[in-house]
Amino acid sequence: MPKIPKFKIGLCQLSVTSDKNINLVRARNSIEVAAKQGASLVVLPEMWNCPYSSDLFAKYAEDFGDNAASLSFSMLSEVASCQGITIVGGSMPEWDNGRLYNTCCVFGPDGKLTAKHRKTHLFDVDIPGDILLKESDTFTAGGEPTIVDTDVGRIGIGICHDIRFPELAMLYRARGAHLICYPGAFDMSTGELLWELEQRARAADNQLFVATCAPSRDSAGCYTIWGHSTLVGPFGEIIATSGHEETIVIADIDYSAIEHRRKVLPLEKHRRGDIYLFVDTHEQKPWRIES
Ligand SMILES: NC(=O)CC(=O)C(=O)O
Repeated sequence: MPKIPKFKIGLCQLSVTSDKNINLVRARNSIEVAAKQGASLVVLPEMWNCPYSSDLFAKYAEDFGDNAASLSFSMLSEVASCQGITIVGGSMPEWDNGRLYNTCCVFGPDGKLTAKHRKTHLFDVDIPGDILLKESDTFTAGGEPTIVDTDVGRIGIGICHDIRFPELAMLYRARGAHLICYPGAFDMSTGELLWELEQRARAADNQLFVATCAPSRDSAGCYTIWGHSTLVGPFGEIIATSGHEETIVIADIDYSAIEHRRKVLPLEKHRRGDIYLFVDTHEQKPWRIES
């Protein structure tokens, strides 16, 4: 169990503009308000400092290796230490050695960087009449899962499309995560159909907490975001959620619920590892319908 089994989480659903400085000011204010309302963990959205647009990611990207030059990185580090809180810093476009990543930085209450997750599953989709996006044209995918011990428990990190891969969440559960944080930016149609479903499924299957944080909706923007930042408990229950407007969700997390749920519904004991065949998708046989 972590040092603080019970605490408040703040999900800052931010309105993102094309002016990076405004985004930084808004994020800082929102984090401070969340901290004043008692949050010891604050989560930001995917791409909170940059509009969600493939042609803008490179322009807004910062090199976190040179912290002094990275305004967004320095702001998060400073506000974490001023407020004495843990921050899961949503995601920002990151330059590293000529490559662009979609990256989440985690800061401890001393302002030090404790983990860095690079989006591992890039969102390459072509849904006719809806959305055409190929993140892999712009970003390089991260190569590893990220799990970090913080003052508020062991946290696994995923970014948006990463939520669709149960294997990642299972790995975090197996490594003892209490909470998985997914900064995200689902669009309107995937959001309506899948945003809540994916969160509740990851939480219920793994009997842990799941927190998501999205930007607020800007219907005039190039990519219209669903919003609805949410905290889900280890039974798949929604503890707190929001609409699509700019807001802060403050909610209580009590990790003893994890133990309780796992005791009354001991999925680990019921698992039939002897009959599951974990097949690498590259080895899958073509689908065949038996007649
Ligand atoms: N940003 C994303 O990865 C978007 C996504 O997954 C979606 O469904 O929309």
